[in-house]
Amino acid sequence: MRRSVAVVEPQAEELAVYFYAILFVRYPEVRSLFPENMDVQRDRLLRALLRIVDLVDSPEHLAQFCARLGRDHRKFGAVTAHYGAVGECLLETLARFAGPAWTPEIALAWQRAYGIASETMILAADDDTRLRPAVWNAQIVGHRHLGNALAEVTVATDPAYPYRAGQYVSMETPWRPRVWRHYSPANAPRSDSTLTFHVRHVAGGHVSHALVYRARIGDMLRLGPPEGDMVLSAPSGRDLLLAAGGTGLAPIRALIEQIANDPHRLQGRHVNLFVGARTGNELYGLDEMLRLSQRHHWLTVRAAVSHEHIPGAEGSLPDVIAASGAGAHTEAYLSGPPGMVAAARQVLLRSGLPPAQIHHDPLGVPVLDAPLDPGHPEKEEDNRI
Ligand SMILES: NC(=O)C1=CN([C@@H]2O[C@H](COP(=O)(O)OP(=O)(O)OC[C@H]3O[C@@H](n4cnc5c(N)ncnc54)[C@H](O)[C@@H]3O)[C@@H](O)[C@H]2O)C=CC1
Repeated sequence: MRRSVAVVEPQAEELAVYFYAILFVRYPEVRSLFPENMDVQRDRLLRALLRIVDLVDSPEHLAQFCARLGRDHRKFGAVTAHYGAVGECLLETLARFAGPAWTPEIALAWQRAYGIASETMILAADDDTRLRPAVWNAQIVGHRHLGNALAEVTVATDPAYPYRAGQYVSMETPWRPRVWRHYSPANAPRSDSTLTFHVRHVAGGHVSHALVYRARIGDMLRLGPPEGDMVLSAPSGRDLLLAAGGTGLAPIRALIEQIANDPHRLQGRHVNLFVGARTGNELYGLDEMLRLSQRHHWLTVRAAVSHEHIPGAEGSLPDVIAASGAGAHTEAYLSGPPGMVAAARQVLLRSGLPPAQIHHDPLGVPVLDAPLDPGHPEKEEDNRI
């Protein structure tokens, strides 16, 4: 399998175009499961295949990856019959692009691997059906512009949306059907089934543009199940370091709200919050956090502004964290642009923090890049309802 992937990898783009073309011609009913614009989708096909090939000698991890993929596909409307159609078109595409490298042994190995992967996805999706809905309908009940292309969007879900502070959510809007984006709720779970998101319009981002400038109270969104492990761990005696870059403040704010609702769970530990932005103007949410720190002695807040001279708050978030001298006796939670999270992670590793004490969401496409946990292959079940 690795040999054949090495042959087809340089032709990834043509391979994906061919695969989706024959899939949609032979099984036109499958087309409506995919977004109108297939560019991003095509890129993901080979990445998923590469991950499967990477894990093929590690059945436990392969099963974990495929189970997650299967559960994730429920919200797209994937059903058992689709897996056979995809398998047929995939193997035919691989054979075509591998050329003479496609031997009967390789064909058999792929057939087996696809069989195991699809069976695992189908079973995981079936199990999940018994536990929770594929999607939650969410009506916008609040919409507020915060300046700097940022909006606070509050939705009410039916049924109530079960999640833990620090997790993230995939969201589909009526303006870009079948295009899903991830956002982290900015609040700890509430009793009234509402969730609040902070959305910044990113250049060229159609979904974020619609959510910031087009969304109105009453509009309906759809949410996929909660994901992510950036939740508060059991008290360990270690102080907490929370770092938030830009709208990365959302899940960090949710964690702080959870602690403020029940400060006893801190058991005397301190919370050091770092809030970063490019300019002072963009430091949204800082005032609220400073007010909280005046009320709660367990919270210290520091700002880091990277592109403007502000005395006492100057510097990139990773540099300010480095200068703060966080020791190995810290539990860190990082949220923000992937470059910032990666740089802050390096700073903390260099200062002696073990990787297990650094928490953040996957830096790429969550379902493809989520870390696999060797010790707890079923850990994600903790997040189920
Ligand atoms: N759970 C999570 O991890 C969440 C992540 N995000 C992500 O956070 C980002 C927020 O975007 P904006 O508000 O526009 O933030 P931004 O682009 O204004 O950046 C915020 C902060 O990160 C720093 N930064 C950016 N790139 C960096 C790099 N390569 N190295 C070191 N520092 C860097 C900036 O200096 C600034 O302090 C988005 O990429 C969004 O996807 C948002 C919400 C939750």
